[in-house]
Amino acid sequence: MNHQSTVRWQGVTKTYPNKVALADFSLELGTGVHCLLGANGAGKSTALNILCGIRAASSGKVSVLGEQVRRAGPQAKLIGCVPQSLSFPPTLRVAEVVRFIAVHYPKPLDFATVAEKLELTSLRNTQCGSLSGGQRRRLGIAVALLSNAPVLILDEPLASLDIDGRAAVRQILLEQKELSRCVIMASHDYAEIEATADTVTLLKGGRTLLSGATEAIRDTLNTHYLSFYSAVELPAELSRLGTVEKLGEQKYRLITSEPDQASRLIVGTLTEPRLQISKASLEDAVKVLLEEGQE
Ligand SMILES: Nc1ncnc2c1ncn2[C@@H]1O[C@H](COP(=O)(O)OP(=O)(O)OP(=O)(O)O)[C@@H](O)[C@H]1O
Repeated sequence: MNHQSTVRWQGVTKTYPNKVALADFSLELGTGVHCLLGANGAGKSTALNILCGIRAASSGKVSVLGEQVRRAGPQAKLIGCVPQSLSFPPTLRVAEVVRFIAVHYPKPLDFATVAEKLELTSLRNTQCGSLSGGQRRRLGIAVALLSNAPVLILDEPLASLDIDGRAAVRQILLEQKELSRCVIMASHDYAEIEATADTVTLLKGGRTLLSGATEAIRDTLNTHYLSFYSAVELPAELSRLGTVEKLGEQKYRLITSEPDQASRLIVGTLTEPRLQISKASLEDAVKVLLEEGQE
């Protein structure tokens, strides 16, 4: 990516006594919505926490709009952040939390604007200790949004949210994109990622496996669904080309990253397979990639 990157990790490593959480991680992101993907423990929160200045890197550099990130450093005013675990003081009221956080930013939005987007208006006098998990998550997102900062970091923004909450977050992500903000999220919600993320970066064991535009990543992975019929037992070779699922009486689906080879096998060995081919979802494509890596 070019010099216009908003956020940059350069060779960042984070080690704990018995664990390398992030290994020589480099990534540059500009405006748009970006998603870090990966299994539990892959290093997503570690990368985001270092960017937020919540954790210090063991080595490497991180910058936001050219400003070097330091733990609890001045770059914090450039970032609105929703951490994965939300712990607001239980006796503080929602409006008090909002006021407390707003003073740390140069141009915060007012509470009414963000509360309306996240249906928090009626909760302004509620103590944080009595909020539900979903309401706490909404408050976390409201607080990040209120910063009106050029960079927004959302760690699992959809966790515990109901249908309306998810729709509200999707709308917010699209609005932030319109405002040319740089939004970085970690998520396991592939439907939401496909709907909103311009780029995805897949982590495994603290390292980057893949990174690029969401659609390009799907193309690179080349994972497809092959739906077909068979009245006889399937050739054993088919299961070596991917995962076979039985969808019904004589109906099957193969998820494969070798669609050409698998198509030839199906058409060449089965009678009237009525083969249909479609592109796999990002979730299945990533699943196949991670499974292949384990072989
Ligand atoms: N404070 C800590 N002390 C020791 N190890 C830690 C600490 N924080 C994280 N780790 C380890 O670092 C690795 C990366 O953790 P991280 O939280 O970044 O993963 P993640 O990709 O965000 O996972 P999840 O999807 O579960 O949130 C994990 O193996 C985790 O156990």
